[in-house]
Amino acid sequence: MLVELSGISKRYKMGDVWVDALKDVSLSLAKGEFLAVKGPSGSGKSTLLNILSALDQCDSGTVHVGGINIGRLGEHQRSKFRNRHIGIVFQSFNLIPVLSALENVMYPLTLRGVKEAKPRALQALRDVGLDQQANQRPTQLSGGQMQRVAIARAIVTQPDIVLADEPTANLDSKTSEHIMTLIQKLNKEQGVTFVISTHDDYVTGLASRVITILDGELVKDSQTNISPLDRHNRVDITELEVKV
Ligand SMILES: Nc1ncnc2c1ncn2[C@@H]1O[C@H](COP(=O)(O)OP(=O)(O)OP(=O)(O)O)[C@@H](O)[C@H]1O
Repeated sequence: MLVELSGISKRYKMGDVWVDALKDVSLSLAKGEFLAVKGPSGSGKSTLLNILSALDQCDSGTVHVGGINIGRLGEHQRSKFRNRHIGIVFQSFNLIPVLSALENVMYPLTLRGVKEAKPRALQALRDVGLDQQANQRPTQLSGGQMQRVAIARAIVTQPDIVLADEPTANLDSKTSEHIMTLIQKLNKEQGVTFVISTHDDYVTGLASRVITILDGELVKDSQTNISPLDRHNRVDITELEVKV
């Protein structure tokens, strides 16, 4: 398995109150999946993505990505892990305004000291249909074009997994459809593994698998079509039968 989350819990303190952002979440993800994470606002979607990308650490449980136990990594190793294994697409694009589209896409490769950064970045821009805009700055691009550049930047390092936290939240519905069709194409044709958090039924409709998080708990997984809570109950019943 590419990703193995086992018994993940995370709490945050809000004033005097503790909030359970994730409660005992376990999840396996294979290479090439297109997973949508759905759930109402505040249910724990961003927390899950932040733990997968090692931006945040869980309080209990283990996270393995590509065989690496990321909970064991120190601060420096975690940022190295992100650069090597994870691509991130943000709601608000997060492009560097003083750099051109091409330079933005080259940036993670430059950080890694890759020599052929420019041809690889140009290819990634071609993959998202934006090679004609390579020399333009983010301010000269539309929202949809900026998100395409951000996707090119996320895939250019050929990461194990691309995480996108509500990538279409700041886009109109037509542009959102274009972005999601692009993501689906990259998943199908290049085998890029995506995990996308969303409120949008259009996004969940395109995904190969949908999990639902409610109050920090994984309550539904379309791959098994059984809620993990039901699964627990079934095991209990079988154990009871064996004992009887
Ligand atoms: N850094 C933090 N400090 C305190 N509480 C936090 C922090 N991050 C998240 N939370 C709390 O954890 C819970 C889960 O938040 P999270 O952002 O993961 O939800 P979400 O499903 O991504 O929501 P949205 O769809 O609105 O982005 C919420 O109650 C939130 O207030």
